[in-house]
Amino acid sequence: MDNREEAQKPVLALIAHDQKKDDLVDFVGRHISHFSECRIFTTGTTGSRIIAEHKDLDLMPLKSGPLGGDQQIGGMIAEGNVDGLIFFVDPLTPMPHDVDVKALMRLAIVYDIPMALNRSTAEILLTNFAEQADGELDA
Ligand SMILES: O=C(CO)COP(=O)(O)O
Repeated sequence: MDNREEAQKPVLALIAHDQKKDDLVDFVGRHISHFSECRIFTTGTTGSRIIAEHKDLDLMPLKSGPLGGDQQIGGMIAEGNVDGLIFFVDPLTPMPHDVDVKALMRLAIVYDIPMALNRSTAEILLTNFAEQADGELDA
């Protein structure tokens, strides 16, 4: 794949809180053919968990969420460098970096980035991305 094709791959940000990491790793595995066509950015621990199971993905882990990873992804969204955000949120556990999580979600809303916060919405987001990619191939 040359640099131009690489640059045209959709960019997805993937994040999961600790209680949801197994679920996200499973989700990625079930949709591996689609995720293989994407450039993926993650928060630190989420990325380590995914790459341990799916070594061939084009995946770049950033800092861990509580240490600024959510903010880094928010910055990428503000720069126009993210096409979609899948964030498996744990709504039952208090987070020390809750303000960072809220700021990230706010930026996804401000910049109108497709944002899935649970698995069923992530399925819809991914289906939509796949249909768009097929449409581009057909055009
Ligand atoms: O806390 C997180 C998102 O708010 C996730 O961060 P990690 O992927 O580093 O665990």
